[in-house]
Amino acid sequence: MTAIELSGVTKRFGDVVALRDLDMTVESGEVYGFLGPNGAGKSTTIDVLLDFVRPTEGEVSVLGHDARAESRAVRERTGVLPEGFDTYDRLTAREHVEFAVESKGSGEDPEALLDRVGLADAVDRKAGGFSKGMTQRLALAMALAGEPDLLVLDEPSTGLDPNGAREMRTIVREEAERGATVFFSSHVLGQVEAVCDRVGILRDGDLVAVDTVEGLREKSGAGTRLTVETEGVTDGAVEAAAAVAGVTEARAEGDRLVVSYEGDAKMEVVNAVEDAGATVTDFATAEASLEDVFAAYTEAER
Ligand SMILES: Nc1ncnc2c1ncn2[C@@H]1O[C@H](COP(=O)(O)OP(=O)(O)OP(=O)(O)O)[C@@H](O)[C@H]1O
Repeated sequence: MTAIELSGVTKRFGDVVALRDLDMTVESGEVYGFLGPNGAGKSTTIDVLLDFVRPTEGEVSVLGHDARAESRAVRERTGVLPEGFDTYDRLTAREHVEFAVESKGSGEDPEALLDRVGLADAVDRKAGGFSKGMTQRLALAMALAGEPDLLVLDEPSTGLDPNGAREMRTIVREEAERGATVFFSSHVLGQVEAVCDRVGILRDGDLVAVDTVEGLREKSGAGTRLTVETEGVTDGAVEAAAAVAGVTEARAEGDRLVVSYEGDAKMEVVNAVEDAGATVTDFATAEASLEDVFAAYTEAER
């Protein structure tokens, strides 16, 4: 079954086109990472799924329901961790989760949910005194109430320390193993690598790529990164490196020349740099980082 399906969804806010004829499918049981730089349209997409925002055009179906006509049915089966979640300062963590459990009619023990997100020691503390990471953990406990079929997590790692981020990933995987679909947004590809079955990259309201992280890495053209140490990078050396076949990007960082390339261009680049008059003192290659892959999809000219 399909958990989420958007077809031809456009959302305009006045002159701003937040989503542009967007088609997207998330299969049931899938962990889908939804990525994009600030302003790409991630939150708008989530708002459309939950019927907080109505699309200007297009169809949206969530868990087999029309997102607009049957939004109540969608929300009953969906756990949401909203971006910038605000606590009720005078209520305790337990009271927050009790509220979520009641609204789902699921009757779980709030303490068990709080234990799961690492807040066992703070069950009866007022949420007003919580740190950012604790607030985020509390929001996750609330989203988990009622064993939802779909978890929508908007930037779930915000404010979490490395342990918290790892625990978040564990919970995401556990939820997927239980059969839930997990849809979460992030602007950092590295955060989604360990947990996502597939990643969709949004840019200016367009889905520019959908694939596994490995597939994205292969297709991005970010390729291999070569760092050439010189005694002084000249403009001519940058141009010469950029002109070598297979090179996708060449730039100077101080005395260092950083070159991204596909295939087997390494020695040709080094030779071209030397021929251009720069003295090469060392060079090294590394596989493209996830940041490079993300940049390749979201920053390259179109
Ligand atoms: N209520 C609104 N009124 C006007 N413009 C809006 C509104 N909501 C979103 N936008 C615009 O739509 C575009 C997409 O915004 P959106 O918040 O969906 O991006 P995002 O990918 O979630 O960004 P971020 O990573 O910064 O949260 C932006 O240009 C934004 O300014």
